[in-house]
Amino acid sequence: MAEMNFGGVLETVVTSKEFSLEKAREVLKDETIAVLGYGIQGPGQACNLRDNGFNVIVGQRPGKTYDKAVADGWVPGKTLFSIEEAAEKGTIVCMLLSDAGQISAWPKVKKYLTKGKALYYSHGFAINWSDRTGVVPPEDIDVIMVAPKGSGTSLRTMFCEGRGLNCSYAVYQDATGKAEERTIAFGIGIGAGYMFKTTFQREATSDLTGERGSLMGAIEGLLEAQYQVLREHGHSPSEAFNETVEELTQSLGPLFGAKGMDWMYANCSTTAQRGALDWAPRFRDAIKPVMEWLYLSVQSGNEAQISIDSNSKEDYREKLNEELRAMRESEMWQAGATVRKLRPENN
Ligand SMILES: NC(=O)c1ccc[n+]([C@@H]2O[C@H](COP(=O)([O-])OP(=O)(O)OC[C@H]3O[C@@H](n4cnc5c(N)ncnc54)[C@H](O)[C@@H]3O)[C@@H](O)[C@H]2O)c1
Ligand SMILES: CC(C)(O)[C@@H](O)C(=O)O
Ligand SMILES: [Mg+2]
Ligand SMILES: [Mg+2]
Repeated sequence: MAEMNFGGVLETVVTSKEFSLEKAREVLKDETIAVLGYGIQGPGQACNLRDNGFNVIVGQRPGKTYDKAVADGWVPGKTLFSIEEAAEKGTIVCMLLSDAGQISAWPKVKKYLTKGKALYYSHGFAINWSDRTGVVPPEDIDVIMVAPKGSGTSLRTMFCEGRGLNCSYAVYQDATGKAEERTIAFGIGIGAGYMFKTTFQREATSDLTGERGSLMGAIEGLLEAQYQVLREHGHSPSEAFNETVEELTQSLGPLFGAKGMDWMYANCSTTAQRGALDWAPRFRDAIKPVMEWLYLSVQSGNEAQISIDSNSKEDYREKLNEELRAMRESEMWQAGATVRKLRPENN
């Protein structure tokens, strides 16, 4: 573990320099890792672990994602089982079902969590909101977490490209005295770029804030607002889309991703720099009260409850697909589809 300076604050991080893949393999050599759920994180983590030489099995209910597991090379009866069978066989039982699915599957899984096993999460949700999820683990097992800070799809593609997605990690319960070692070894196994330490409470709260905020909800809201204003003032869809989304994802986002915001500014005109420096605080001040509202709604458990209630409905998937379809078919994202086709690399 290394102490690193993050903008003046010292934090503990783990990289494969301090904790090598060989060491991770040694720590987990007698473990059977049972990945329950094969949605988004399940495939990323299970395939990376398998490619890194760990002993992995998958537990998935029948259906489309079970078929995807077969297509990915998991063999029914050998490395692919029902959720209950996998939970029974696993010594590290990984809850990678959807957060709502974890609630309904909990009674089935709990009975196989015998002394010394580890219950693994990629989110603080189930434990942090245990009053709402009903998840209270037995005291004689480890309860651990590695939470990739990005999509499971990125976890896999970055691994295949020889890169690593950063993750947070936490130990909620250490029954064996080896919980932290198991956690870090697991994180190295799934291909974490580096890991920073958190708690289940802090991960659950920051994660729900981030995805509702700047990572997904706020960015979509911001982009829609600017696109609408440009369109209402007579700009064409291609101009509005390019000036709102395409330039952000293709030109300026990669610049501030690579070397920070000031670097992106430094590579734009003085006209752009002056205006952006003036307008950034106005946007910050306008948005901050909504961010505060969001944080409190997450912290109170309100957002978790909304997610549990809506995700538990029978027609949840259909309704969600309908909302995503409406987004895809909106003028802005249809304009985007045409713009993407025009990228020279797509021609
Ligand atoms: N999606 C991501 O990239 C991402 C990123 C970081 C952390 N996480 C966390 O990882 C965990 C898994 O998330 P995900 O997005 O991969 O899940 P998901 O929504 O894709 O669902 C995973 C699997 O759960 C199964 N499932 C759902 N409900 C079930 C039920 N009632 N009974 C049995 N199986 C059921 C589905 O068949 C699916 O294969 C969650 O805790 C999530 O918060 C996800
Ligand atoms: C990929 C995200 C948004 O970071 C994750 O938190 C999720 O829930 O899918
Ligand atoms: Mg999340
Ligand atoms: Mg997240």
